[in-house]
Amino acid sequence: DTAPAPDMEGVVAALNAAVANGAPGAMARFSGPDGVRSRTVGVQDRVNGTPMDVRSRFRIGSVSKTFSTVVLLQLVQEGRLTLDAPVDAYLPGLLPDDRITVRHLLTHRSGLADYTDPMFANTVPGFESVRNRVFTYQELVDLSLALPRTTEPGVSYKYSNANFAVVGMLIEKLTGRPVADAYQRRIFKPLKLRDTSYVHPETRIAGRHVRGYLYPDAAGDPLVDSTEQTVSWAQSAGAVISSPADLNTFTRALMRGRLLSPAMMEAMTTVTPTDATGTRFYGLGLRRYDLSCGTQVYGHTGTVQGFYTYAFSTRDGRRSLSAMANSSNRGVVNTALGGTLEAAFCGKKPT
Ligand SMILES: C[C@@H](NC(=O)[C@@H](C)NC(=O)CCCC[C@H](NC(=O)C[NH3+])C(=O)[O-])C(=O)O
Repeated sequence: DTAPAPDMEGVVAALNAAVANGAPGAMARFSGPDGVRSRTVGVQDRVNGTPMDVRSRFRIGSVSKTFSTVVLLQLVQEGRLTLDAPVDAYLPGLLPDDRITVRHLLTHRSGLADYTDPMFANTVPGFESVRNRVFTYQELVDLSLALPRTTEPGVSYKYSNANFAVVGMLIEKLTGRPVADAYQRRIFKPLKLRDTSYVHPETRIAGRHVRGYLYPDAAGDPLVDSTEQTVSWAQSAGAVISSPADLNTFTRALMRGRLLSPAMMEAMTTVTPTDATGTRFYGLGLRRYDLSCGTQVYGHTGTVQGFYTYAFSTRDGRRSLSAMANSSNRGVVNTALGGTLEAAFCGKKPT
């Protein structure tokens, strides 16, 4: 394997930078041909000072979108729906434009507005107003439809949580069961992800877990412990709980074809640019980052109150990194944490 060994000093430097920029703690777990390397810095509980523990569970935010996509693409493989059919064929009357297809949802090209933008315009009041609320998928879709569309269907990439609220509705309509059952039967159980769960609308994280801290918008205001919440504002767009090891297992298994057929993996990893940098792309519920050493990594990022997550793997599934910092609404922390990818997958910079 010509892959460079992970630069674990570089990973630690990125974790330290996340903490130096305001996260109480951070951690990363790399799994590769030479085994597993884990690093933790800081604390998972800033009140009792419990050190960050790589075995701990946390909220993975939008990494949940990749789990939801796997379930929906398995349903496509089973002939239950087709990617280029209008959503209207399966959820008649839900959306006001029957040109919006299933594929548009998974590629964020539907034009459905992201209701979290107004919902969290004022970060802490917005969070406090929803942290114990339970929404139906229909209510989330209605919040989106109350806002102007962001693009004609299929024309451009416009990230929106609304797309994955509709994905959750599709899964429940086609399986006749709660989305939690599909995650459990199709992913958590087969891959033995013992630290991974979908417990919406339960607000607690069971077992050993990280506490998350939300930065207020106003400098100097106190951090908010945002650990307990329903995440009902996100559900199939962001409510999965997992751990570093389980995220390594999930991204590796996905890339190795344990969950979807080669043809479906080809579809999932067919990407379009999400920005002008030429290094950030989106496929079907999946991000691709092109790193400075030429390595392309596939996975997803996550932002939920109190938690930043990165979960990526190489296309051959031989190398995987998961990283988490327990703070949010703090862009410099998220950027610092992202530095773990270059260190882990590109190795030590040639001096
Ligand atoms: C970006 C990320 N998306 C996600 O993980 C989804 C589930 N999260 C969001 O859309 C952010 C909601 C607000 C977070 C809050 N921010 C604010 O409230 C800002 N006013 C916070 O930072 O905790 C992804 O796809 O990679």
